[in-house]
Amino acid sequence: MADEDMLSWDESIFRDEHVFEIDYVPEVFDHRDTQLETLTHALRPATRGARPLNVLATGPPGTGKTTAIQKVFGELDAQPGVRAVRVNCQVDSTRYAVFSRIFRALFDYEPPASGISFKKLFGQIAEKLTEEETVLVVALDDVNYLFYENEASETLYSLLRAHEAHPGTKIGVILVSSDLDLDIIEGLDSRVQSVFRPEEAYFPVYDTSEIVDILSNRIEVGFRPDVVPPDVLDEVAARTAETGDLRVGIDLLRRAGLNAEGRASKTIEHRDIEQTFDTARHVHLERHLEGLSDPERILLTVIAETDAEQAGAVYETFHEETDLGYTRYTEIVNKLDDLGLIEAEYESLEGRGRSRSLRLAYDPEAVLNRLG
Ligand SMILES: Nc1ncnc2c1ncn2[C@@H]1O[C@H](COP(=O)(O)OP(=O)(O)OP(=O)(O)O)[C@@H](O)[C@H]1O
Repeated sequence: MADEDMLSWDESIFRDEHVFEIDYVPEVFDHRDTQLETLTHALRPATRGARPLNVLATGPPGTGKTTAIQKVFGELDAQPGVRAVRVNCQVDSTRYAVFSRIFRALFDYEPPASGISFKKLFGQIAEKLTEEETVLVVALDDVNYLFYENEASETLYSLLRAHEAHPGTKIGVILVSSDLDLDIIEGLDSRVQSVFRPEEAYFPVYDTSEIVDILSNRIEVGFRPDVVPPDVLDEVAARTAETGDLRVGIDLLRRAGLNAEGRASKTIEHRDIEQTFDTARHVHLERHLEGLSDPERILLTVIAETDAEQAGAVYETFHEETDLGYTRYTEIVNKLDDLGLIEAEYESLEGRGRSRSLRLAYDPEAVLNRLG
């Protein structure tokens, strides 16, 4: 390589590496006009002091649902008489946790730690809203986690019927789910279904030309000029389109960039993509693993380490390591299955009734490395 093609120690190919990080909210947000319109149309009444319409936003992972909420909420929260709060249900996966999060957003301090009842917590929130004549809009992002924990109906019931227990409160709810196998409405109790008739916003996967467009923009703010040649961008876009998850493309660009920098190269080449794709395509796996509790991680580890034929031994080992019983074990199996981390299928064992075979949905090594 000629010297002028080499990076010196104090040079970087990045202009702003932060734009490739998970929590970055992009300035430019194209190709989501219809979805943004549905959201603003539904939420507009809040700016007039009226209860907004509820919305159900669905679509596969990495299709811009969270970003759309962040964009709309940024504007809405700045309006007088409106508070817009996004709750990440992967982190806050019970009704109590969701309301604690709302409390924190409204009061700017933590709810009393010493076990205040849900009723009290809710009462304080409602009182503040009515006293200040504020309309509250809550987005339950990744609401599928509330379903996995059996907390969805209770949480929604409290939010949607708040005005019955606390007259004068006006609350709108946006549910966001990326689990397309989960029928949100069907999964709710009938007493919740009867009050939840949401507007719907669907987020389809981006096609390759949209991906090129969105990634070009990220490249422009994130890298110095000419770091990503057009044919390399095309390859990144094609690989992203294969997974359907824009996050993979963004992560791939960052990793390939670091890889190129490691070679002191001023440009990203095909080999950088080749060498980092395997890690980048697992961003989704990584995200799921981050949200797991200790017993869930232990069970997943046991499954990853056990041959499929010895499925019977899985519970034994799990029980030895956690001291948890069969009911909790079954709940965790169901959750890991819902998350797409394992495939749990019934199979009949001759003479011994039915048993469940548990298979990892990913390469065991990829899972074990990340569970560390
Ligand atoms: N239209 C877009 N323009 C620019 N960046 C986008 C666009 N859509 C998505 N992104 C980026 O892609 C990544 C994933 O988007 P986001 O988190 O909004 O997806 P999601 O549908 O909420 O995913 P999940 O269902 O997995 O939570 C983010 O880094 C986001 O900045």
